[in-house]
Amino acid sequence: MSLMPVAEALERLLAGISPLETEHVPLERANGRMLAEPLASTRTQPPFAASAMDGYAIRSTDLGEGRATLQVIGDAPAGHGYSGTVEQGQAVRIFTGAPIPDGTDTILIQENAERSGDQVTVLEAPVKGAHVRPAGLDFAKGDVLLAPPLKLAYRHLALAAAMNHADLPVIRRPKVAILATGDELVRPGTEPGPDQIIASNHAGIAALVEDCGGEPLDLGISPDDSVELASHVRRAISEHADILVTLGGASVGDHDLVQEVLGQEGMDLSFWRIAMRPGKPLMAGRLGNTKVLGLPGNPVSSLVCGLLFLKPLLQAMLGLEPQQSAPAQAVLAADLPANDRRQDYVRATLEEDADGKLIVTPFAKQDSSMLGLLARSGALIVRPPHAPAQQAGTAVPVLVL
Ligand SMILES: Nc1nc2c(c(=O)[nH]1)N[C@H]1C(S)=C(S)[C@@H](COP(=O)(O)OP(=O)(O)OC[C@H]3O[C@@H](n4cnc5c(N)ncnc54)[C@H](O)[C@@H]3O)O[C@H]1N2
Ligand code: MOO
Repeated sequence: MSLMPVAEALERLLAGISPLETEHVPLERANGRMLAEPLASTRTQPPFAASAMDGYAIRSTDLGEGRATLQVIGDAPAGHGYSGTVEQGQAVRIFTGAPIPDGTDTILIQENAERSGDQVTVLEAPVKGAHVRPAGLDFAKGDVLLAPPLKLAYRHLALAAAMNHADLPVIRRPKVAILATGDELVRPGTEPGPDQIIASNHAGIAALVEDCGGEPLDLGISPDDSVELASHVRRAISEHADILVTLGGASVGDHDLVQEVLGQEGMDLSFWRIAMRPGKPLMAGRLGNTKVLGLPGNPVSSLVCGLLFLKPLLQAMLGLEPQQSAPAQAVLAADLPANDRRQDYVRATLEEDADGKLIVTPFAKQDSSMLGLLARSGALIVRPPHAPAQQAGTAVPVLVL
């Protein structure tokens, strides 16, 4: 049986995938979304020269030798500029954010002033232009300040607001229908029958989809029955899912019906069976406009395949350069035997030694049903096909989880 190399499978999966269409969402719902278009400012900020301090707006030419005393002719709080012109020997009481009155060019902070009635005496002369924010200090109208690829975060949203964009163009979140299969499965929180277990893969894959910027759609659990399975698959299509993820039923057993049913529904198979461990029975195809990714049922296989294949697929649909997380280098703390023909993703703990070096310790057991070990893992050691035996102390590539 020939198995496809991981890199080739990934390349096939991502071929021809382009970013989804643009939609507009209100600023308050744009956190974490991918910006779809360059965003130019609709205004200049600050729109006027503004005071950066509370104090007095003065004319620097009034500051000569010795202490100047000026006449305070008005007030300029933020939002209410002083409308007149300040002449020689005059000053305006001003507050942070207020426009600099005509005729003035400098702010005397109130700590360096002594006020007496409508007179103010300069105790410590400021330099010309002190504490004045010129118009456009932050940005000017027309400046393109945010551009794709960009995942919008709090800093970008504050800037978009300052640019006066109430709605933002973002890439539509890929809708990912997730369908678990298997007579043995029941939902978390329910009581399994004597031969049943709790379906766990769904929860993990849905969270991964959310982390990657997608929108999970729960299609529930289909029993191992062709008719039921087909009706669940049709629901994914009628919901216009961008991706249908099936969980389990991908292998060769008599009850592994997923590929057969998808075929009957018209799926164009791209590949099945990968030279990797865990995750050998991974399958991919296309059903109309919906990409299909068949993840193996074993929980660790499901999640590792999700990380290695579903994540880059979502990234590509969101306009990000799809890249598998770049491996880091870590030092093995235990010997590893020679690898066979499947690329291995070995569950391992990860620590830093006193010198800041990463130390990776593989778990002795690597069964792909053991979610407890995956949850305690800090990394996956990546072992290429036919990697020779490696001894403790050797540097190996790891995917940090
Ligand atoms: N004769 C062979 N048997 C198997 C092969 C093979 O090549 N020849 N491959 C093995 C490998 S590798 C894997 S991985 C599994 C995957 O098989 P399926 O994708 O068909 O998965 P199932 O048989 O449906 O389930 C496997 C295992 O995982 C449990 N499971 C399934 N779905 C869930 C879920 N949503 N949450 C939690 N656990 C789930 C299921 O109960 C089974 O224990 O096949 C091997 N067999
Ligand atoms: O590949 Mo299976 O995923 O080894 O358990």
